[in-house]
Amino acid sequence: MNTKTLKALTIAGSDSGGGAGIQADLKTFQELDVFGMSALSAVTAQNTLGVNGVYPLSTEAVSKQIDAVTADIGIDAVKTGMLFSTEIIEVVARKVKQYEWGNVVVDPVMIAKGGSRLLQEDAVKAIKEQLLPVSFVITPNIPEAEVLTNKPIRTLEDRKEAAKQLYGLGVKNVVIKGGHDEGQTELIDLLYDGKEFHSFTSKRIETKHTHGTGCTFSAAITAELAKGKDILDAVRVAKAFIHAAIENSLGIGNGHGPTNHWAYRNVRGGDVK
Ligand SMILES: Nc1ncnc2c1ncn2[C@@H]1O[C@H](COP(=O)(O)OP(=O)(O)O)[C@@H](O)[C@H]1O
Ligand SMILES: Cc1ncc(COP(=O)(O)O)c(N)n1
Repeated sequence: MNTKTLKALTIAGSDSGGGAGIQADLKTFQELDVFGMSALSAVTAQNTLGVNGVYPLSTEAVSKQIDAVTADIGIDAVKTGMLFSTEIIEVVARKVKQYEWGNVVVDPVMIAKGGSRLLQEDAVKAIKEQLLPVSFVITPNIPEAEVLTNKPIRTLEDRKEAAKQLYGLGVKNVVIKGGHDEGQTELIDLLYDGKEFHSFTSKRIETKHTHGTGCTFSAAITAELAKGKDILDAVRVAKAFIHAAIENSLGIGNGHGPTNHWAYRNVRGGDVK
């Protein structure tokens, strides 16, 4: 019995609606038996219909939150979500190196599903040049992978090329998520570990309640890495976790509702090959 309490830190934005951001991350960590902590990058006034306001925190606030957690508690894995600006990305990259974090999961949040910008356009460069070289895995959705590689992604072959290109920026593993593959009845998340590709396939669930799916997915990867799982097993659990969360969504709000972060505990394993 592993008596050590495993701990994960999320460095991301607050989603007042509770479905994405640090709220999704902390709920997911908890469901996977990992003690969750958070360093906020920004506060958003948000619900299932969209984002009504974005209020970034100062670099000092981000830096001090990270230091406070690391100095006293320590972490076994960390994820980044919404980071908003070049300045905040630079702080985070500096902390990764200062604390010699190994299990760093970068979810390159750029645009909320409602269309609001959560990352300034000029900050993409900092993700590529400063954060990726010191990260363990990046988990872009298809539009984010297109921005990061500056190439359109239409086919599975395009996705493989994009994964290789992102790997070339220094990150150890790349997961290109398939949720935005419109019109497909099967969704494929593609993992590239520098040597080979692994596909995680599931049926597309017909629902509009997919708010925070990427946050939840990357938080599940983070929690599993905190437990010492390898990337393959971490992604496998995350895929099952998010599938259960979407399949059993709660129908909250009048727009894109959140997923069900406690579904996985009842349907462990999920419908994933
Ligand atoms: N309608 C859906 N049915 C089943 N799985 C989905 C659906 N939408 C997204 N997913 C899964 O949720 C995870 C997050 O993917 P995606 O929605 O593309 O991320 P993001 O929220 O960053 O846009 C992936 O594992 C993806 O396959
Ligand atoms: C604070 C915050 N972080 C991330 C997302 C992305 O979630 P989604 O892609 O489901 O809109 C969000 N909407 N809000």
